[in-house]
Amino acid sequence: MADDALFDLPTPAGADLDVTTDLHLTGGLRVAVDHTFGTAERIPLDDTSWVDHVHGWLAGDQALMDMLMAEAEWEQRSRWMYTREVTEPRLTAEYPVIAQAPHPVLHYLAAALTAHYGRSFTHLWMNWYRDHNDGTGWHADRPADRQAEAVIPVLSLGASRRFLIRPEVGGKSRTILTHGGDLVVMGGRTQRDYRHSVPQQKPAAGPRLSLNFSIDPPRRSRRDATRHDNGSGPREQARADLSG
Ligand SMILES: O=C(O)CCC(=O)C(=O)O
Ligand SMILES: [Fe+2]
Repeated sequence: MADDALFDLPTPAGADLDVTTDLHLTGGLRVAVDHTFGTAERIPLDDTSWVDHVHGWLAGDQALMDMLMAEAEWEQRSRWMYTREVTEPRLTAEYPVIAQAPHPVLHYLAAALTAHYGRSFTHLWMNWYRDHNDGTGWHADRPADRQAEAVIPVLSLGASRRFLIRPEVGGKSRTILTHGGDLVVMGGRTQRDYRHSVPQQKPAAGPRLSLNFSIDPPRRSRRDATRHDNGSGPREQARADLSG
């Protein structure tokens, strides 16, 4: 993308992590996170908004992905877009209270994020992008977009995909290339002042899951949990804001 600044380091650390030490915490799953966040790259968007890209934060992403694809309760959601109901181009599974999720590994991940970012990540929603035809349009995460600041960690599993971020008022987008095991954390005023998306794309891509964490109490449905527009520009964003 000519107008994108590309932020990517091709050196995943996950392969070096010892997946045997934390087995009692991961429910026996051969995964491990880098508790030191040693590969974190802080990307300042402006004076008050930032994104951390933690390269290869999780080792064993495929094992986690296989387990979640088989065992989480995935659903196909639809949403009203202006005047018509559209099927979301992805599957969703949600744990409004992570502590009640039947997979210990999710508690392990939330605890590691909580320890590092100093806030209690209690709520998880997950997306399953079946292939390159799936994606998520420009949006900010609710209700974080109404808060003075927020921290939203997003863990990627499986296929590499482009995660875009652009100012709420429109303008150039930045591309963060997420590989399986990478963590992307949006912080500061990012939810207020920026929008993010994972675009559908032409190049073929295999399945990808994203695990999105927040501190916010459970909401009735995913429909309430994000603010979407149709991705085509500030005018549509303004209309989406009005209708939201
Ligand atoms: O899949 C991703 O990387 C991001 C998903 C997202 O932004 C969301 O579900 O709110
Ligand atoms: Fe989001």
